[in-house]
Amino acid sequence: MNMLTLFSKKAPNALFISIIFGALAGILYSSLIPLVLSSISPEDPNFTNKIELTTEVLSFNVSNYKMAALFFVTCVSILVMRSVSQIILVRVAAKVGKDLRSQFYERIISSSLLSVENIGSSRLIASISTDIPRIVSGAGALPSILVNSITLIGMLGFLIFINFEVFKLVMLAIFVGGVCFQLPMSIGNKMLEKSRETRDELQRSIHGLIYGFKELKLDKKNREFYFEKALLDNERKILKDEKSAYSIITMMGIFGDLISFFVIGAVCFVFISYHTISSQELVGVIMALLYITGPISVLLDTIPRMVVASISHRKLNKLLASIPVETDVKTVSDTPEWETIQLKNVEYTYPSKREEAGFSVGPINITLKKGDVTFLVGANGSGKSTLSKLLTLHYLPKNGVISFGEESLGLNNIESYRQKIGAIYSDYFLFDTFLFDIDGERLARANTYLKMLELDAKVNIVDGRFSTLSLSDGQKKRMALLVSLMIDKEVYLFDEWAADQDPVFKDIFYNKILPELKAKNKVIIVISHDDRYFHIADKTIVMESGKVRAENESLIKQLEPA
Ligand SMILES: Nc1ncnc2c1ncn2[C@@H]1O[C@H](COP(=O)(O)OP(=O)(O)OP(=O)(O)O)[C@@H](O)[C@H]1O
Repeated sequence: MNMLTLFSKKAPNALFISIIFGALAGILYSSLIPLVLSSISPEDPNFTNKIELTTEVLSFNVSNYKMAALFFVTCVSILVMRSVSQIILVRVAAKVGKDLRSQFYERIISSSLLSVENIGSSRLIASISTDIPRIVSGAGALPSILVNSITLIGMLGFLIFINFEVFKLVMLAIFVGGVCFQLPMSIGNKMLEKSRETRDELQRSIHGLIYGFKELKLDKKNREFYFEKALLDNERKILKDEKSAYSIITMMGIFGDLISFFVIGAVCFVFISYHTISSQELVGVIMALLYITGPISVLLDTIPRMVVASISHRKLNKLLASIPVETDVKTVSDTPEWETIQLKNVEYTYPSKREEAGFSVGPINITLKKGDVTFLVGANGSGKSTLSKLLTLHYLPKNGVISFGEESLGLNNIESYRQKIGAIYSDYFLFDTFLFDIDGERLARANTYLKMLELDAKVNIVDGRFSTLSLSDGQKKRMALLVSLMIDKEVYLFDEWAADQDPVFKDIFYNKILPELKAKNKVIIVISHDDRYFHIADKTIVMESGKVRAENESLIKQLEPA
């Protein structure tokens, strides 16, 4: 039902047309048997005459040509209506797939960094690559379900018409069969749900297999351990659950196929002992029961697909609900001129995980000025990167205020202030293309930086793309620096940018690029362990256990070369 709601929201008109055509096809399907029976009824006194009265059509002798024409038109109509219904729904399903993926991308983009970090890439990728295709595939089964349900209803109607007592027997069989079908099926569904959960785990392990390939390759024991524990264990769990689930589902499918035959047997061998039924009625009943075997079996075959699809749909909805939209204010507005970023009693705590309290920074009181180079220093794990994510507005303070000039930061203006910030994080990502148009002036600037950072022999810029990203780690980081310098921002943050650079590039960074940005009156925040360059800082903030241990302007003086 959820799936139907999803479709009716996305394309109500198309779904309506598909349902109407599917329903008409179902009605026509269920009229085929009564049509045949009424034209060949041997008890009809005119039956022999009808057979004898043949008409030549396309050099074939056709008896009872009116009925034949009606039968033919009905078959062609079924073909047309089923095709229209199915094609419309397949197209809607493809659109629903695209829309679901777009909604997913949109939700990720508009959520906060913390939500994405907490959920993790594996779960997100598993949902995009597993759940959405399953939903689309389940949706493709809807027309079949519709046509076959209506055919089944039509045939049951036909049974009422032939013999009400037989109809009651069939309904009783459907009810008992339904209960016997549903109980094992719900166990099968539970197993499928469990296997879907394990797939998230497996996705994480596959991620490790690919990204930890170098490490795994080096050590046979580690590799075998990982292969056994992380990959095969999860594969085995999935196999166990899916084997049991699909066995139950298949068995139930076969059971469903046979329900009609149980009823046929019951009618032929038992029912006739208690009720009078003419041979013509009996033929009609048996034909109708044989005929509904098809729809019942299609319905039972498509149910597992629908079950898998609705499990995925639930999973997707749950995941989407766990990625809250960060703010509804998506427009970027002009902000008042500002000179300083001020943090007043700013505190931030990561959500606690498994009984373990989250790491906290703060309360922090600092002021960063335009035209100043501020170094953020401190031991590993002291909270420098966490503070940098507060300063670059990825994390919002739990307490305290961040203000740009006179304006305090909130969800209403966070999007506007983020536009002013450029950053290279320690776990930066380098896109293989500029995410903005490259005009002549920008291309000239890019080429100047390529030369300055000694990348011009390796990389060209063609149509806004980099000719290659097969670069060393240091070269990639220099490319990231180039990209960040191409857009004019008011705040720049560099998280350990120089850590793995040759001395010559460290020198360019600290003695050329930072002074250039300073001359352009930018706020410059540099997380660094390069104490040889501390003297270029206007301000040094020393972090320790999430707190500012010292905010030391005189450090510059002490470290300045005599
Ligand atoms: N996404 C996160 N969720 C929960 N805790 C986190 C997260 N990121 C970092 N932490 C915790 O915050 C603490 C500080 O980490 P942070 O990265 O800010 O330190 P750092 O000073 O930048 O260290 P380093 O010099 O090693 O980069 C760590 O103890 C870490 O466990």
